[in-house]
Amino acid sequence: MKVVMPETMRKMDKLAMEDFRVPGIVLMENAGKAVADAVDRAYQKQCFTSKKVYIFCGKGNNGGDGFVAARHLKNKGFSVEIFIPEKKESIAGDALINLTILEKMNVSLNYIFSNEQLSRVYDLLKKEDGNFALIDALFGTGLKGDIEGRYKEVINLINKTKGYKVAVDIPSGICGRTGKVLGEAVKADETVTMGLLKPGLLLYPGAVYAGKVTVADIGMPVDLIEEIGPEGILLNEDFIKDLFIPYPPNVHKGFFGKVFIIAGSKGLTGAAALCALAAQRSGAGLVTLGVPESLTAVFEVKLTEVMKMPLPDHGGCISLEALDRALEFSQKVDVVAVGPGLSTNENTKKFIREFVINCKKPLVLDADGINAFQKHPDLLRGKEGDIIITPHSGELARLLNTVPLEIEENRWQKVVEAADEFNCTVVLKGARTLIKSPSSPVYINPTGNPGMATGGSGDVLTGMIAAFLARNREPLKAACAGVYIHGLAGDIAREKKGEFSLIAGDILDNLPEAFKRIF
Ligand SMILES: NC(=O)C1=CN([C@@H]2O[C@H](COP(=O)(O)OP(=O)(O)OC[C@H]3O[C@@H](n4cnc5c(N)ncnc54)[C@H](O)[C@@H]3O)[C@@H](O)[C@H]2O)[C@H](O)CC1
Ligand SMILES: [K+]
Repeated sequence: MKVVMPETMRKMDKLAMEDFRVPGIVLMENAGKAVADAVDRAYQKQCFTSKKVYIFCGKGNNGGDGFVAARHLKNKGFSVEIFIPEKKESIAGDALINLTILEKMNVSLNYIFSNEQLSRVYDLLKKEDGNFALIDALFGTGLKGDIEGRYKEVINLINKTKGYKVAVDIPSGICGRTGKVLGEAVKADETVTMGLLKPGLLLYPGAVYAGKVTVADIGMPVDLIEEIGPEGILLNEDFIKDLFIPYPPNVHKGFFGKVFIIAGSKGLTGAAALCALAAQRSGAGLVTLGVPESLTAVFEVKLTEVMKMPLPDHGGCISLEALDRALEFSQKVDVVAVGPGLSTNENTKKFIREFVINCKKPLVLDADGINAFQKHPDLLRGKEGDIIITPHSGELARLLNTVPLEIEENRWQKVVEAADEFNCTVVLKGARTLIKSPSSPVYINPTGNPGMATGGSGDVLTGMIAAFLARNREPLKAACAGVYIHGLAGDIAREKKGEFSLIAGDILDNLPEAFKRIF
């Protein structure tokens, strides 16, 4: 499903009107009708039972959508009351036409400015004890800068009030680009967004403020929707299914690809084992785990199906002496994954850098495989060939020489920046993992849950992505499939065990179930 920046949606509105001659008021009619239908559906589902609707309208077209919704709701037998924190003179164009219709229909219109008026509104709503719907049509894609002053008071009032809340296009105060709260924002139960999804409805905290999101068809010409190069794509099951080509019944294990995983150190053998088993469970034909020589016995006990390649180590950490053996073996496989549990030992980091620079095969870099480049981002930048990096915000911050908060607050922008800068596929892990390769849109993953924020979860993901890459040789697709199915397995694990106790092994254990659900 396509995801566009608010400014792109505005451009599309303009093109629909200018090039396709769809009158703006027609788009507004469809938008407002979609909101009224959503409110009616909520009433049918008994989200509220009183047939009362309070609508807060701003002075722009978002408010105009609210006016249209009011008319349709009144026609459906709802009692409708409107609050406008503006002077009537500031309302113009299509919004004014729809406001005028409401005047003729004797809909109650209240222009609210003073604190006394505001508190009267609050008292009125409080009396209803939440048994009504409230529509937020204050700001949509036209919001600029922070919400301040009177609007801040109004949004506070809305949030203090109970009631079933429906936001028009985007909750007022949420940045459509980033999902950030701009000063103050409406917490909605659902959002009816116009035409296409916007990033701010999918990224946190915006996703929480938006509640359940539905996309309304506002009559935008299909040619326009097909033509538009979206900034993002929301992953779904159909998209993932398409990434796996069917195979013949007489298939051999070479068809599914060979994966070499370089992982593990003293105290971190679990990371390596999780990664290798995840690759195996994700359909890799052959998995070989390169491990510190001194720990081989541990892995022989831990892992049955996975082959081991002992590599020279110092004190349980793979050392630079392992370079030739590892490089030589890499020639025999399709994909190499480097990172889980390798440690931040200086000598190991040197090994990692030398290996990555000289390896001729597609690579998946995770954890310490990424950390090794913290002070040498130029080496990663200059590396040719297919690379997927799978950082969380801390790892990406180290690589981009910034702080994790900067990444967390600008996840979309930062994944774009990293894919460009390192000319590789970047998987920025976290709530709503984002995936991007240099020339692609940003892919947004809807699966997964907070229970998956647990040690070893990322190691499982790395193994999965490596297995898919060995199979389809397409980094972006492998990364998308890995992230989506990893999240799905985590969601299935949560169904069975709850979020609280979820551990990485549960994600691994539920991979078969996740694959069964998809295929
Ligand atoms: N034909 C169309 O374009 C359609 C648009 N739809 C809906 O319209 C909104 C976008 O409408 P627009 O008038 O451009 O902007 P807003 O209604 O979001 O509000 C802008 C309004 O508010 C003022 N403003 C901006 N920032 C602030 C602020 N921080 N504090 C106070 N005031 C602010 C600004 O000056 C404007 O006057 C879109 O989201 C859809 O809901 C329809 O869907 C149909 C097609
Ligand atoms: K809104």
